[in-house]
Parts: sequence; C-alpha cells; structure tokens
Amino acid sequence: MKMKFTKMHGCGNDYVYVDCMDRMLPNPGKISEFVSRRRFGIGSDGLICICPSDKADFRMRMFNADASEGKMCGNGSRCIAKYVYDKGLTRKDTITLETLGGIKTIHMTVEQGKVVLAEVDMGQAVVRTADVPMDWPEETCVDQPVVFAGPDGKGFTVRGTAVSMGNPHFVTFVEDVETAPVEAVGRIIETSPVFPERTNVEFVQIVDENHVKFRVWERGSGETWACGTGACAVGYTCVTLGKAGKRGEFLKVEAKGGMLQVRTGEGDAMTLKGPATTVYEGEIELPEELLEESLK
Ligand SMILES: N[C@H](CCC[C@H](N)C(=O)O)C(=O)O
Repeated sequence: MKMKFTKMHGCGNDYVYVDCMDRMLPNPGKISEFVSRRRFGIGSDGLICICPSDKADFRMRMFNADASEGKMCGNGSRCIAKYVYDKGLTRKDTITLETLGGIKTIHMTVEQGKVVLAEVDMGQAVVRTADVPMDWPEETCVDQPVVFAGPDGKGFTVRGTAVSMGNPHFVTFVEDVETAPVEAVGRIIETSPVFPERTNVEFVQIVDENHVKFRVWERGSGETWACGTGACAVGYTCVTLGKAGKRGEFLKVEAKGGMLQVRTGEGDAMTLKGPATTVYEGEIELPEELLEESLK
C-alpha cells in the first residue's frame, strides 16, 4: 500500500501527518514505528492521523515512535491546524480538535493564505498524582524528592513536579540544559514503576524571569527537540513555584528546536503558542507485513 504523507514540525518536534478523513490507517502504531526510524524510515518523532470527529471539527490520533498511542500532543495540534487550513479542509481560523486528552481549541494566525502561528487552549494542568498517574503517597508531588532505581540497582533522588497535561510529565530543574543527563536519567524516570503509564520528563534551566530553556525526554520517542504539552508542564511549574513567569502572561519556554510561549491562566488553564511548519509532502510504500499484522 502506498501512503501519502506530509512531514511537518513544531520547533523541531517532527511528525508524519496523514489525512485519514476518509479511512483510518490499518495498524497505525506499527506504521508509526516504521516511518519514524531516522535512518531506515522517513525519520520522525511519530505519526499523526487527521481524522473526522462527531464531537469537534477534527480528531487527532498520535502515535509515538515506539508504536504507543499518545493522549495529547501540543505541537501536533498546532501542525494539524496548519494542515487543515492550508489544504482547505476548513476555512475557519479557529477549530476544535478531539484528542484522547479532551477537546482542544486552536486559534491560527494566517499570513498570505497560510498558517504561520497557532495558539492552543491546552486545558488545565493537573497535579493530583492519581490523575497523572503517579504511584505516590501524597495527593500531589510538587517539587518533591523522588527516589528512582539506577542501573546498578542503587537508588538516586531527583527533585521534581508531576503534572498531567492530558499526558504525564515530570519536571525537574537543572543548572544547565546542555549538560543535563537527558537520556540516561530521562529513560530511567520514563520507565520507572513510580509512573505506571510511563512519563515524559522535562529538564529545565531558568534563563531569567521571563525566559526558561528545557530539554525533553518523551515517553515512547526519546529525546525530541520540543514538546508542547511538556512546555505547558514546564510553564505551569515555573509559575507555581515562583521560579519564572507571571500568572496570566506568556512565558518564553525555549526548546532545543525553537521558542514556544506558554501562559498559565485562571484555574491553571494553559495556553500554548508557537510556529507550525510544513517541510515536504511525499508518498511511501508500506510493506505488506505491516498491514497484514493488523488482520491478526
Ligand atoms: N510531542 C508532544 C507530546 C507527545 C506525547 C507523547 N510522547 C506521550 O505522552 O506519550 C507534544 O508536543 O505535546
């Protein structure tokens, strides 16, 4: 089967986008794993399917590079807005998007007929550990020392905050993101039994009161160059702990691949703003085995 796709990214968080308005892909998780391979595939952080919805204008299904399905994707939502507007699937410059993490509203900035910037109402940041989910004795884990098991079996402590943005995040502060042990520590935290559904992990450096930098280890995809839900978890944590930013104002949250802006509003309602970029369109032949597996 040949699959048409569009390669898009938000601050370097790149996905393969497929129009599934008429028909959902068979075995999308496996296709995500296949196309995501950096050297043997198209190369991406995962696969995003644009589907019809009976609750919103469109529906997003997003798959990580390891085939697992994600509940919400901030950068993906912005790119979907660009996709549907630029391709004429909608004429509205504000759309609603159904995700496994709830219905999100996206406002677009259009220049010369194309979307250049999109702002997403990301919903509420939630710190109840039962909702993250996190296996933790307290109702919340805000700036708490958490013990994880190292590869040698010995425990080590990371101070952090567990936040759900529809998907789980663990936010920790570091002196310098360049030298932060993103892969070594990120992988351990991602797969620790402390997070029964695994977690995304953000390493944050304060630059000044209006600007922070972060690197992210994503559940199911490894280190990515940006993460929209992660940026919101970072923005929320910075404002709540008084480390940077002000409630009701945008904070610059800089990812490895570019600048995102995050606002923590009334009732912890989060807003994410940033660019969305189309790289190229293509067509790929999918091996029959991939598709056959879906019939089992
Ligand atoms: N990159 C995405 C999040 C992917 C989430 C995924 N890694 C998971 O929670 O399983 C974002 O922009 O929000």
